[in-house]
Formats: sequence, structure tokens, C-alpha cells
Amino acid sequence: MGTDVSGLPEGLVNLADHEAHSATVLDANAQAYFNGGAADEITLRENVLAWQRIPLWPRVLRPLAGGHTRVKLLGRTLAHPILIAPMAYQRLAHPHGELATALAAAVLGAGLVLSTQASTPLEDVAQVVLGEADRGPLWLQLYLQPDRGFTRALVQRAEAAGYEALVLTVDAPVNGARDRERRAGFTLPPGISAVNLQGLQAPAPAALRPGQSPLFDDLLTHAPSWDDVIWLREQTRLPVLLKGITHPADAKQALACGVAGLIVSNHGGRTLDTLPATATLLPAIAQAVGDALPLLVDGGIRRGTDVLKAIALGATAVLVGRPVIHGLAIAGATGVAHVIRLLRDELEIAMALSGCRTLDEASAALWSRQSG
Ligand SMILES: Cc1cc2nc3c(=O)[nH]c(=O)nc-3n(C[C@H](O)[C@H](O)[C@H](O)COP(=O)(O)O)c2cc1C
Ligand SMILES: CC(C)CC(=O)C(=O)O
Repeated sequence: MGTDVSGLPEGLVNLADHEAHSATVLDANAQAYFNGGAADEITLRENVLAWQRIPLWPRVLRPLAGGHTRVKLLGRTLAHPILIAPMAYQRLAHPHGELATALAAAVLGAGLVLSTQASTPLEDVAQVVLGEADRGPLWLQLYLQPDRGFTRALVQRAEAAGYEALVLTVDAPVNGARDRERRAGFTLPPGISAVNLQGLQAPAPAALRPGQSPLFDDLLTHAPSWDDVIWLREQTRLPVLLKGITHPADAKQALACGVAGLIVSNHGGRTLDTLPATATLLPAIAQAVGDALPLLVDGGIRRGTDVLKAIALGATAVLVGRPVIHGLAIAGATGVAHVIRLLRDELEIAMALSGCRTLDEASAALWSRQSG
């Protein structure tokens, strides 16, 4: 395979091509971490398949001139509804890691959610993003640390650096059973670490009696609760979104806690295996929260048609995970930019061919809305 003028390998016309090509540049250790899911990877596969199974049914001869992909999110108008999901340790994919992802996101107007476990200082990422005129939103994802003082300091750093919202991940009080990672013997290579958590002291391990569980009687004694959501809101002037909501009852409880938005997510199939696909979960959550707050969704978004369907089912915007890593691995910022560009171009084509001039009209493109 040759390269084109931009330095990208030739022949990458969609996100699946990026995935396939990334397997030629990422080693087995990195592939196991980035591409793997939990256990039998049923949710991982379902996430992709569920979007594919939703039929679109277009109307023709409708006015399309002046159409656009703009959406409103937390008080801003975005050029398009595609954000980059928080993903840890991006320097494992490419030496430029999160800086390359951030540059591509900012130039392409995509929102960026930086992981707590990023391998690059959060201030350096903010500097790259905030310098771009047409950038999308810049948010920081948080895992609440057992040391709440450390968490508060991290929040203060994010505020000082110019982050515009906090995304609290609530679906991973413990890592999923990552069979693929364990089989590959996944380890982080020297020099790659969660640099924003430097100085964080792990709590002293509990003295367990025989028969006690290292999980329930030690690790999970520090697990976050609904009270911590309220605690976090009190620590910051930034809007707080929850990521990892899959149940309508949790969505309603989140609403009562005063959060600014929800991300319907099953962590890309990396936590609890056999959880339904997010495309399946989204409609009931959209119904539960109505217009009360913005709803985002991630998991298995690989095509512009997937983005259109997500919006049609009630999302304001989507987050994209692994495809960004594939682009990053292939060609750094250029690769990530290409992935976002492909997805956005596909979204415009899908809208035009569905007879949708704007994303407000997306739900009309669903087969189920017209036939049901
Ligand atoms: C390699 C990798 C690392 C991730 N790290 C985080 C993380 O640090 N915090 C988090 O909230 N979610 C994390 N996620 C989950 C993503 O934010 C997102 O929910 C998921 O990847 C979306 O699914 P997709 O990869 O099919 O697009 C990670 C996902 C991957 C693939
Ligand atoms: C370091 C991990 C906890 C980050 C994560 O959320 C993931 O790998 O899915």
C-alpha cells in the first residue's frame, strides 16, 4: 500500500479500512487493549450490529439546499454532532498520543473528552485545543478517586486549564473481565502512564479475613455513589455529565441530582458483557428524560448512517471511540482527522439521501417512525 500526499496510506475509504490497516501498525499488546472488550465480547459486537440493523426509509424530492449538521449542546452551537470519546493511554497508539487526537479534533470542530487516564498532561491538551478558532467543546472525563482531595485538585486543574465540562464515568467501579487483554498479557510499556494521576496514593489494602472478597471488602468500599455525584457538583462551577447510563431509572435519578447531561454508554463493551447495545438502550432513556437535558450516546458508531440513527432515536450528539485510535495509530493527527472527516461526510450523505435538511428532521428518516 502506498501513501497519498497527506501521508495517509492509500485506499482508506471508511472506518473499517482504518481498523484493518491499524492492525498492521499496532503490536499485539496494544491491539488487545484498544480493540478488546469484556469476556466473550458480545456487547462489543452487538454495539456495532445494532446500529446496522436499524433501517432507514427516505423521503424524496424534499428541499435540501442550505442543509447542515449543526447541533446545540450545553449552550454552544457545534458544526456537527461528533465528539471523541475519552480513551486512556493514547501514546500507546502513537508517540504524539492525546496531542495528535486533540489537534485533529480541534481543527475538525469535533468535541474532545480527555480521559482521566490520559498519557499526556491535561494542560498540554487544553493548550492545543483552545488555540483553534473552530474547535468543538473540551471536556475532562473523571474517575472519582478514593482520595477525594486528589479528585478536587484534578477538577481545579481542569477548570484552570479551560475545560468546559466534567464527564463522570459511572459504569466502571471495577474493570471488566478483559479476557483478550489477559490472554495477551497486556502491560503498559515503560514511559506510558496516567500522568495526570501522578502523586496519587493508592489506599492501603484492607486486611482481609479468610473468605472475604478483595473486591467487595476492599476495592469497592471506595466506589462512587449518588452522593458523590452531588459532591462533585458542589466542587465545581463546570457542568457535570454522567457517562455510562444504561437504565431509564438511573437516568431519572441523575436528572434529580442536577447533572447537565447524560452519556448512554456501555463503555464500548469493556465492562459488563451481555449488556444490550447502546442503540437498543437509547430510546427508553430518551423517553425517560425527554427534553430535560442533552443525551449523548457512544458504542459501535462506525458510519454516518449510525450517527443519523442515534440522533433520530433521541441523542443530541455521539462519541466515537476505537476508530479514533485506529486513525491515530496509522498517521497521528492526520489519521484522526481523516476518521472524523469520513464520518462527517458520510453523515451529510446519509442526511441528503434520507431527505433530512437538518438533524432536527432525523427522526423522520427511521423506518419504525413511518411504518409503526
Ligand atoms: C482503549 C479504550 C480506552 C478507554 N478508556 C476510557 C476511559 O479512560 N474513560 C472512560 O470513561 N471510557 C473509556 N473508554 C470507553 C470509551 O469512552 C467509549 O465509551 C467507547 O470506546 C465507545 O465505544 P466505541 O469504541 O465502540 O466507539 C475507553 C475505550 C477504549 C476502547
Ligand atoms: C485505565 C482504564 C480504567 C481506562 C478505561 O476506562 C478502559 O480501558 O476502558
